[in-house]
Amino acid sequence: MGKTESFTDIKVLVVEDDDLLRRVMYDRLTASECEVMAADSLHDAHRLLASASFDIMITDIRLPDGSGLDLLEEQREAAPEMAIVVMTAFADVDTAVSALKQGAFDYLSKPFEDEQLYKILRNLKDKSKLTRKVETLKDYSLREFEGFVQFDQMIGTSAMTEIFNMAGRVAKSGATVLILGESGAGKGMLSKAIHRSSPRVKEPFVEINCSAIPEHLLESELFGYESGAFTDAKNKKLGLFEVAEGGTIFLDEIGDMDLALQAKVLKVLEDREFRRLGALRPTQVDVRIIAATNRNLKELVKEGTFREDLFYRLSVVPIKVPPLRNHPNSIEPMANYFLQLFAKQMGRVVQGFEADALSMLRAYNWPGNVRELRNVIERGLILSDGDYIKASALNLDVGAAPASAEEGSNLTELLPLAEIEKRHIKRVLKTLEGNRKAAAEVLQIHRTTLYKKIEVYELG
Ligand SMILES: Nc1ncnc2c1ncn2[C@@H]1O[C@H](COP(=O)(O)OP(=O)(O)OP(=O)(O)O)[C@@H](O)[C@H]1O
Repeated sequence: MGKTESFTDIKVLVVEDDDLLRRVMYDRLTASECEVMAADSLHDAHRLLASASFDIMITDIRLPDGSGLDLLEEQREAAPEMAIVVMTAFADVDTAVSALKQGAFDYLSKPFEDEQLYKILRNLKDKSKLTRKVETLKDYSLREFEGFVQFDQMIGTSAMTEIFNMAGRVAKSGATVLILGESGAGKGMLSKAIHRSSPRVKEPFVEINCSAIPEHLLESELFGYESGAFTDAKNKKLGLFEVAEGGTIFLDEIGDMDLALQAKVLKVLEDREFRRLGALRPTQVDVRIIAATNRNLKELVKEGTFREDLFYRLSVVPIKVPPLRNHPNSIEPMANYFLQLFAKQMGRVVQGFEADALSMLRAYNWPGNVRELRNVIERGLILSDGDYIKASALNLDVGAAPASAEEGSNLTELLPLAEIEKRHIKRVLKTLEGNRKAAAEVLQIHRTTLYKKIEVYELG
């Protein structure tokens, strides 16, 4: 007898009518810390199967009241997650093969050594580790397909695997998440995916862009007010924190929130309560907060425009979504993915991109990230009618020639500074398909400055 191996907690059912073999197996398996039950007939096996569940059943073929193969067939249906091993007489290869065909996990030909039994249990342990892994992947709604990972509706190449895994793991917990990344990189999509993979999935997901709403309105949007709280407040208004009760609130661009409101958000995080405007008593809430920003919060803390305590509260789980230019290997597969997605939606059949179109996609800097890539591909498809998308249909400004040929401007033309600024803003907006937020980022000016310039230059 070799060394006893330990297989703690594996539940085994042994079905064997030979008393000696049944005893020996029972003893060996018990010594290996398995939880063992033993039956000497089909009838007995059925009784035990009805009263408990097993990880593995090891059954003889020839039993006094029937065949182990029938038991195999029936239990493959009744308990598909239970592994079934059949014991055959020495050299009965045909029966062993037909058992495997019927879905047996393995077979043992009698007489067998302990090592053969241990090997099967080892394989079973590895398999259950694998299934557990698949289940957790399923849990996180993380899927792998054709070289992609998919998390909810987001796709990514290997560069995103770690981010998706982290998001999946954190989804299950109630932890606050801070998503960092440039505009269009997928922060909003990721926050929704986290919500949808979380136990709060059936509860509301509420999002608000903290920079898009004037500060004085943001407070009442988030926290609501009592009737009479101020002149216009005729009726009580529920804040988004209450609307999101039980679910998730996504605070986009939290870096742009003013300090007084930051203090209120901190209170929700710390005490799970807030006060409506004009309310005497606080309101309790159970809401998960996911915040996002494309700004450097640490810098804002240093500048004194972002609360340090809130920063630390929010950064329990920071997830950084990289800009597309930092994972250029994703450009081509993502472009192909979007191409096929839109082609399907439009009922078209396309093969792919022409070689220079691909080089153009690779060479471009993607300031608007995945959002821009998606838009460019959609437009490219609309503008092409052949099997392959041409470079001209992509209309990308690769190489960023500062004064482009459009509008007749060129570098030798002596233009007023304001005119150059106007044309440049126009070009950036056009490239980013009017996305002002992304344009402000590319131009490295504040969004309100951009709005003013759009107005002054009449570009709106
Ligand atoms: N990984 C991805 N898979 C599929 N589509 C994506 C992915 N990332 C971004 N997108 C596309 O880009 C769009 C913009 O993404 P999202 O709104 O999440 O970006 P964001 O980082 O929140 O940008 P913003 O800060 O401007 O709101 C999405 O609607 C989606 O179409």
